[in-house]
Order: sequence, then C-alpha cells, then structure tokens
Amino acid sequence: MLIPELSKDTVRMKDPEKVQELILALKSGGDKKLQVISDFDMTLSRFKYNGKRSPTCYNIIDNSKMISDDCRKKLKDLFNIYYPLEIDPNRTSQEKFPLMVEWWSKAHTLLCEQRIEKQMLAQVVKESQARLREGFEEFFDTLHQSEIPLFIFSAGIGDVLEEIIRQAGVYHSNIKVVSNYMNFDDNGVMNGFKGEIIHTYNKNNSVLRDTEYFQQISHRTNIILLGDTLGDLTMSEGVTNVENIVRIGFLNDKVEELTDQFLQSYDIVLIRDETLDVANGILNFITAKD
Ligand SMILES: Nc1ccn([C@@H]2O[C@H](COP(=O)(O)O)[C@@H](O)[C@H]2O)c(=O)n1
Ligand SMILES: [Mg+2]
Repeated sequence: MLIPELSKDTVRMKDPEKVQELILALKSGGDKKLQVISDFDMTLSRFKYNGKRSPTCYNIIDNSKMISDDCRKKLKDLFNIYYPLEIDPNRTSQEKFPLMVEWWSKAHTLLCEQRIEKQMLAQVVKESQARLREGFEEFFDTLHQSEIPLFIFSAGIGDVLEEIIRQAGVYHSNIKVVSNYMNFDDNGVMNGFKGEIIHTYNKNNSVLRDTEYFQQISHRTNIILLGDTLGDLTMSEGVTNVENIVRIGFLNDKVEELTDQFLQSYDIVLIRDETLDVANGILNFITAKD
C-alpha cells in the first residue's frame, strides 16, 4: 500500500487503481510540479468537534457579541432554510445557484446593518469554537517547507478565515486566499463586502479575478484538490494546464444520500473524517526524499 492512510475505514474510492496511478504520477512530478487547491469551511476546518457542529466563518460572526439578538435570529433562520438546500442531494448545482445568491445576499444585508468593527475580529475568532482539522499543523507546515503553493478558495469570509489560520500559527507565505472580504469605512466599521459574492456554486473562473497567480505557477500542472461540496470541484478552473488532479472530498453530512454523487466526482471520499490524515499521507509520499 503506497499510502497507509488510504486503508482508514473512513476512505471510499470508486476506482482505487486509478487513485494509485494518479498518486504515482504526482510522485514522479515531485513537489516542484505540485499545487494544492482547497476549500476552507468544513474542509480545512472541522465539521464536528466532541459531537457538536463546528462553526463556519459566517457562523463565527453570527454567534458573536457584535451581532444583535434580533439579527442573530434572522441569520439562524436563513441558515436553517438555505443550508438544507445547499446540500440537497435531489437538486442540481444549477438549481441551487440562485438560491445561494439569495442566501448570501440576505445575510450580507443583515450583517451590514450591524456596525461590525474590524478591530473586534481577532477577539471574536479567539472566543469562537473554530477549529482546523486534526493534522492541520503537518499539512500547512509540509506545504510551506516544500514550497508548495496552497490556494484557499472559500465562499466564507476571508477576514475570518485568515484570522483562524493566523491564530493557529500556520498562515505561511505560500498561502493565497480568494474569498468574500469585508469592506470597512475610515472608522473601521464594516459597510459592505468587496467584489462579487462568492457562494458554494460559483467557485470557478467567473470569480477568479487574480489570474496572475495561476500564470505565475503555470508549471505546477499536478493538483491536489480538497473540498466538501460538489461546488468545490470547479475550484481548479483557473489552472489552464492540468496534467494530473487528485480530488479529495470530505463527506460530512447527508452521508447516505450523497455518497454515490461524491464517489462519481471525487477520487477519494472521506466519510465523517475529521482529520487531514489522507492529504498528509499523500503529501508525505510525494515530498519524501528517497
Ligand atoms: N450566511 C451563510 C452563508 C454560507 N454559510 C456556509 O459557509 C460555507 C462557505 O464556505 P466554504 O469555505 O466552504 O466555501 C458554505 O458551505 C455555507 O454552508 C454560512 O454558514 N452562512
Ligand atoms: Mg466548505
């Protein structure tokens, strides 16, 4: 077995031989040809901790003291309406698209009324239940030490996810983030979000403004992609020349209903696996000097 972590009981693969071939191709390309593209919420961050649902970037703000009780209730109501739609196994991504635009737009309107202060964000993240997946230090540090770029493409809140990674001590220089960033006025009070909304089903070239990034690393034609929704599969669209791509999907919720769809789309599916063990196993194999 090339990667012992692939024997974990959380691992499912439609075609294990193809996965083996892909990993061997990544190994022969080495660290110089590799780049990693990852979602953030519920992919790099945990879905559950001690049996309790962990917060997304938005949830961290929604649950914070910066938000009034009335607004918090409205944001929770939105979550309860739209999250089931986001992961609904019986709707296509195209059908979900306008619903996600509705969710993000309504939530942003509510958040903009709350006079969120930039200088409060670090404290709010510190007091939150946000947690990166087990094995995150090894994951971030291996990529940094091997100079492998990590592109984090998130429909969450960039300011919040950056702070989570910074406070975890792993916001290294090889990381590039594309996400929804808050805009602040001269007094440091939030008055909107920058640019076009990024939601679960438009994580593709339509919102990738910074094409320079992918041009600069265009020799890195081997990709490891990490995601937790079917919308995350298009995150690699900015890479013009893809030689080999290994897609790893974290299946956290609606597991029975979504397993088949995930197996059709992701090369490796991880069922209720709160660790980065598999990604770390593959990275160790590729970066090992033998
Ligand atoms: N108002 C909202 C909108 C979205 N979410 C969740 O955030 C996730 C997006 O972040 P990724 O890093 O995973 O792209 C998304 O999956 C939604 O479930 C939210 O909590 N509140
Ligand atoms: Mg996610």
